[in-house]
Amino acid sequence: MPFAKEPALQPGSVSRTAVVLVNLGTPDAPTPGAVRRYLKEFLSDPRVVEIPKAIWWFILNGIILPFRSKQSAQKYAAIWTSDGSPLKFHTQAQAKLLRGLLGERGHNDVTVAMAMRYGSPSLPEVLGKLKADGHDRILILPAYPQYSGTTTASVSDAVFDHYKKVRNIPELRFVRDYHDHDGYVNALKKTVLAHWETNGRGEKLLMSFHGVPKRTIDLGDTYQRECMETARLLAEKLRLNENDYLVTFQSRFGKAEWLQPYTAPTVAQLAKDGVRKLDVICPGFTSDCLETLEEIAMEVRHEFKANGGKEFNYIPCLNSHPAWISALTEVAEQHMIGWPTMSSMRKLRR
Ligand SMILES: C=CC1=C(C)c2cc3[nH]c(cc4nc(cc5[nH]c(cc1n2)c(C)c5CCC(=O)O)C(CCC(=O)O)=C4C)c(C)c3C=C
Ligand SMILES: [Fe+2]
Ligand SMILES: [Fe+2]
Repeated sequence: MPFAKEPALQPGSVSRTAVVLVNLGTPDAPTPGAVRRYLKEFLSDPRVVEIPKAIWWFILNGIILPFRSKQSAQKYAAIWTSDGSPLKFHTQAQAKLLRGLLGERGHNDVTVAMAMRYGSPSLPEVLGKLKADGHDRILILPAYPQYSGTTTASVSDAVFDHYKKVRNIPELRFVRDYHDHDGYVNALKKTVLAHWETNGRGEKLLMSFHGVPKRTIDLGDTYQRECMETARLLAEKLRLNENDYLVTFQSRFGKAEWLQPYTAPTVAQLAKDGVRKLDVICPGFTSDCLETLEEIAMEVRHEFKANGGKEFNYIPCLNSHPAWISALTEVAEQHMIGWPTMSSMRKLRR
């Protein structure tokens, strides 16, 4: 395997630390072509779809990409803004605010970058640039509070695949999950309370997490357990009793069984059972995106109303909420312990 020649160390060059906030990724445009490129990269990841490669190649290229790219592009068009894809601009804003707050808290010598697992800016592009700029300590911070092999481990794959080609790798740390981090759950609580303050309280609070195939959980993925724990902690902070809230799973893909109960049929049933005002939060998504703005706030809302529901209140994701930026900062700080993050701690590179 070819390993690139390392750049010569400049006299007096210092050790530099970077945090890379990594989110899933999104198409470059809400068009069938751009969505197809994005879906091809995403759905070709064996962490995401665990079907034998040769069989999946035919299904993906012969059926899924030709049909889904067009269908999904229309959905993306419905949520696209003048700043582009919500997932991307929220993650960009979070990275910038995280840099600011780390600086305010004294960690003024930390670079914060944003990268996407699929699409752009890609992890190889971002990690390559950080290395060229002299960073030799890297903290990878996935934007997923709950661990799953399908998301978190896929970020780890991409990071290590990149460094497989690098001669001098940096010191690396990786945040696995923060599903029970007090700052994160507290930030969720604040968004719910603020929402209730403005809109009044619904009859129930539905917490909808992205689903994964049931088989993934049967094979030992800790995702479901972490989602249930986040939900329990949030309910506890909000002083909800068992009848006040429900946990469901959305975004089912394909025909196999995914984690249940599914969000859309549950919401339809609630409306049929007489619930008229429903609050919905998606605690596992740290940025609003297609799955929250289109699937929940449009499709599932429609389902609720079509079945007799009156008021469907979608509670936005954490996005740039100050309590969330503060929680992200704490998570980063906790994982950088012992690293020279302040200019007063600057060291010459080894
Ligand atoms: C095919 C299987 C999929 C698995 C497994 C999966 C897991 C998973 N995904 C997220 C977060 C997001 N997914 C998003 C979009 C999205 N997800 C899938 C499929 C799987 N996800 C597809 C095909 C798509 C694309 C849209 C579509 O065509 O339906 C997004 C939004 C991206 C955006 O651009 O806004 C997020 C975020 C998690 C957290 C997760 C497992 C825990
Ligand atoms: Fe997904
Ligand atoms: Fe979806």
